[in-house]
Amino acid sequence: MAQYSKVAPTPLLKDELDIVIPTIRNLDFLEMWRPFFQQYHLIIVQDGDPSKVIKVPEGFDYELYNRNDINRILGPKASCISFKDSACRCFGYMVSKKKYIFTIDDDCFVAKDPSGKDINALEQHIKNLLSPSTPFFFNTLYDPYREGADFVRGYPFSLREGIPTAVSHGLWLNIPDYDAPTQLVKPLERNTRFVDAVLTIPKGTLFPMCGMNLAFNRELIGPAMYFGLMGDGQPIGRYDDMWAGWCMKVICDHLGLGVKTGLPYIWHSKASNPFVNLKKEYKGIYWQEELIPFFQSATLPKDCTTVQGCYLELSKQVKAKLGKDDDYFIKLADAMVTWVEAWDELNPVGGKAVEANGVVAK
Ligand SMILES: O=c1ccn([C@@H]2O[C@H](COP(=O)(O)OP(=O)(O)O[C@H]3O[C@@H](CO)[C@H](O)[C@H]3O)[C@@H](O)[C@H]2O)c(=O)[nH]1
Ligand SMILES: [Mn+2]
Repeated sequence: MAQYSKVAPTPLLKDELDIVIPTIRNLDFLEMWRPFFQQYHLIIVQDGDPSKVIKVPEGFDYELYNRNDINRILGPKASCISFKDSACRCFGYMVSKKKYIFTIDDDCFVAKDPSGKDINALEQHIKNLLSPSTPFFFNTLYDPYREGADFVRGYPFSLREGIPTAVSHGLWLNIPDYDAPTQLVKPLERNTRFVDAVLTIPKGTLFPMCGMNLAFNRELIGPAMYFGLMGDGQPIGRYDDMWAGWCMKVICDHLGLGVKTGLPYIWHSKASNPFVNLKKEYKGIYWQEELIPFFQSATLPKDCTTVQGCYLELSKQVKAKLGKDDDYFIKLADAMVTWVEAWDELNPVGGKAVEANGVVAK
């Protein structure tokens, strides 16, 4: 009689991936994700009042950082980490020691596919990240590396190897990630459309990156995943992930790294207040008409061969070209430099660990 192993398979990248969650509330939402997340390490970035106690369900392996921790670990460089905005999540990317990151909001739950099966969003992101991207030539049958698909006739064989995938951008059923004006005009609209596809975003094309269901290869693109200066004391909010996505895509195009969007879906449960969102977003809605042409025309010199080098060059261009539009971009450009300095301090190339108390090992 064949013996079948009763031991559950080890989850993919179990010890190579951290799950980063920005939060201002108790993390009961993890109960629904337990089957998919329990074997992974969580990095919880607690925003807002550090004296508030965030309850984490039993059985999860996690580290939690509040504002006091961020200030203690980064010192004056903590000024680059946003306060009272989900942008704080990027601190989790910086302190992680893993190769991969998956970040998810605490109002995102397990969605079901059309067959009614629970979607393991983390597993799909990992598949997306572990298979190549094809940004140089569009494959009309979508992801050619997927089971049951391939490159179609006329696709150059010289391009079929693809390039490494740096970012996997997932989508959302139920509450779509609309901006405030759209939310106000269509308050009852829900996304019920499950599109069974993963696409590589073509080279030279920007996109609106949403941070609520996102994964990336930290070793390939981590230093570019800065979520900017948002929230408390800043003139703008809810453009953290957009800023990061524009900077990241310019750098990925320059360095030959791929970005995918599509599966997996999560179930986004909470519509935030459109009026509050409008107050946070309105400058971004106006500025993005300038910002997007800036990023579309941004070029990086050939001698920018590292993510940090590209990012510092981009910060110079932000200061020079956008600084004249508003002083905020001068502050943001400086914060981009601080972010890279802090990243390199916590992630020295020599690979020396950063002690749990944040002190860089000698
Ligand atoms: O001050 C804050 C507010 C919230 N958070 C945490 O961030 C995420 C997202 O918060 P929420 O789901 O309330 O907001 P949404 O409008 O749905 O978020 C969308 O806009 C983007 C904001 O940049 C976000 O990525 C999208 O999902 C939750 O985990 C909150 O707990 C916070 O840390 N600080
Ligand atoms: Mn939300």
